[in-house]
Amino acid sequence: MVSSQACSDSNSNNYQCQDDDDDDALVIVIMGVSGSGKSTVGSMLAKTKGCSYLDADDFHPHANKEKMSNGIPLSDEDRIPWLETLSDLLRENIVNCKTVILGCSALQKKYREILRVADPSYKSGSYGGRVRFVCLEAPVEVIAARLEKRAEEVNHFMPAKLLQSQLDLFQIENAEGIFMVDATLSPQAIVNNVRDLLFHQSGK
Ligand SMILES: Nc1ncnc2c1ncn2[C@@H]1O[C@H](COP(=O)(O)OP(=O)(O)OP(=O)(O)O)[C@@H](O)[C@H]1O
Ligand SMILES: O=C(O)[C@H](O)[C@@H](O)[C@H](O)[C@H](O)CO
Repeated sequence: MVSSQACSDSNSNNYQCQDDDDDDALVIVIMGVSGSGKSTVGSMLAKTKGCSYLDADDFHPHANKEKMSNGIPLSDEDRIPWLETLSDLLRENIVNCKTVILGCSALQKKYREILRVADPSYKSGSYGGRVRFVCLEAPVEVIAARLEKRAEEVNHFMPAKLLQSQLDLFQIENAEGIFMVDATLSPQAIVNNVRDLLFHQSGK
């Protein structure tokens, strides 16, 4: 359950994002297909901003990870409870005035909607709320090469062969106001771009 502590609670010294105003807690979701660089960029961005990084992969039930490691794409039935858990967690951060970065595939609008409702004041269809999305975009060849290389270097449950299923599912609408970022750049350049897009524009 989520507490309803007000953001203006002067007794709270739990703010994790040192350069945030307490009224400005944001959730930045770094999204994209497997291998686009969500964990790499998300964790670096969180360090730069001095706030927490959550990796959606850490919240998958064992059964989901086992399915993916066996080369079977997740279904809606697998994803929805997982996204709802993430949404509860994001809401907890928002009501406690904590800015947080989440790395999560969020491949479809209906999945992103579950994350957006973490913002207690979100109204369906209004996309300027506290939950913002940054999509890491790169050509399929670049991502496939990264996944192959990762598989050689580390033991990751997500096999490169599931990339096509992720691309098949991936769907974005202009009206959603998602920030599209060139994910072929170096991780540091991507972090700088995201920071400029999301934080400097709003004077933070
Ligand atoms: N900008 C980049 N340039 C070059 N290599 C990168 C870049 N970003 C990530 N990588 C590398 O690509 C691989 C995939 O990156 P990462 O694990 O961050 O992606 P991901 O989107 O979190 O993947 P998944 O969804 O499967 O967990 C890693 O080996 C990482 O080191
Ligand atoms: O929605 C999904 O299919 C999952 O989130 C996957 O994207 C994996 O969790 C991730 O890519 C593996 O690291």
